[in-house]
Amino acid sequence: MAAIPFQVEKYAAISAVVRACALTMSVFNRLVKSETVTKDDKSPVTVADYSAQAVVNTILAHAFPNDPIVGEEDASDLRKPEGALLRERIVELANEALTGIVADKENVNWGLGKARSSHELLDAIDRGNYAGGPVGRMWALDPIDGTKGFLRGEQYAVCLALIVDSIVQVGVIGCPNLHVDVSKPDGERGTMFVAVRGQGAQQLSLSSPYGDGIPLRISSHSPLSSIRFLESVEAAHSAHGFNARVAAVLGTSQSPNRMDSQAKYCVLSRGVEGDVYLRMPVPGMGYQEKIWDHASGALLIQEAGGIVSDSLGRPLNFGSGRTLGENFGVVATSIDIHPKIIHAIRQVQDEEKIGKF
Ligand SMILES: Nc1ncnc2c1ncn2[C@@H]1O[C@H](COP(=O)(O)O)[C@@H](OP(=O)(O)O)[C@H]1O
Ligand SMILES: [Mg+2]
Ligand SMILES: [Mg+2]
Ligand SMILES: [Mg+2]
Repeated sequence: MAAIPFQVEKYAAISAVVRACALTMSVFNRLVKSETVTKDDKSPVTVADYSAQAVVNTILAHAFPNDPIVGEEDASDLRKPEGALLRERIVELANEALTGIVADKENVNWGLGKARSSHELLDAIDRGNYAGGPVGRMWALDPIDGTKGFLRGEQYAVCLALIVDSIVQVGVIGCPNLHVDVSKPDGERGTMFVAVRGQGAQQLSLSSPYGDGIPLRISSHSPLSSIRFLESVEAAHSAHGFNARVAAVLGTSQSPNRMDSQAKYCVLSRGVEGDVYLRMPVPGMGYQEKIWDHASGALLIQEAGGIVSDSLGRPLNFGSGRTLGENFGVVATSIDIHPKIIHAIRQVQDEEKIGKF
């Protein structure tokens, strides 16, 4: 029997994401102020982000020693003398996750069960320093996407994707705070989303992350007057005003569904909680989107029957380095709505140019 493509990668990614999610959940309840620091770009990073990256990269390095990793965090601040306290805490947390007992897929060995030295764990974090590029295999990792949501006790996601020759082949997203049942927003939390190119997309739960799961299907048709936008909570991360103008052009009366992280892609793929994820750059920021903020989510949407492009309708290019430097904005939605969104974006841009806003 022919082997199923990317099955080992899928199980390794699930195993890594499940462990990282458990780590972040246990840290949240114990996090103290000194365990969060501000990076040079003024964004927050916590002991949970660092230790989750150490855990995922340790598992990937064992399973696929030749695969490079594009990970968000790096250990340079932790190697400084003033990083000693954070470093100790990260070593403790990462080792708890690497040696703790979590049900894995049978008959696999991800090199777990033994504690690592501080040196090994900092090196594991720095395995994420790969520059990316168009050719070959690489993993894209966001150990905590939506760190601001994590700190608020709201949505965040652990996101891991395998990219081969610029194309995302496997995408796994763990959302510890996302409800499992769309009809019960206050019900059980802890969801897992898994997509493999050509094999579909499934939702599973963090407590039972293997098996068939629930097949995901993006909402296929909503009248334009009732479509609902998904957007960032943070106004500095995506232009809320622009989205409102696109919504007005389309004539929708629904207020946007704001949430942090790639949980937006996840709820979009479930087809009920939103119809379009639109992320336009905030003018003047000069920010370039990072591949780890979109790789897993983009595959999830494609495998759920949707489409992901930039605001000009061009495919996202995951092979141009650590950023989506060749793209402008991100639009994820169903295939039937997509052309209408791109058209409405152009109309709003044209109106902006002639000074209507
Ligand atoms: N000026 C900016 N414009 C767009 N995205 C930004 C940004 N500054 C930071 N981000 C990214 O926005 C991500 C969170 O997205 P969202 O607002 O949808 O939750 C952050 O991920 P991290 O939280 O992993 O750092 C970060 O990579
Ligand atoms: Mg960050
Ligand atoms: Mg992120
Ligand atoms: Mg992050």
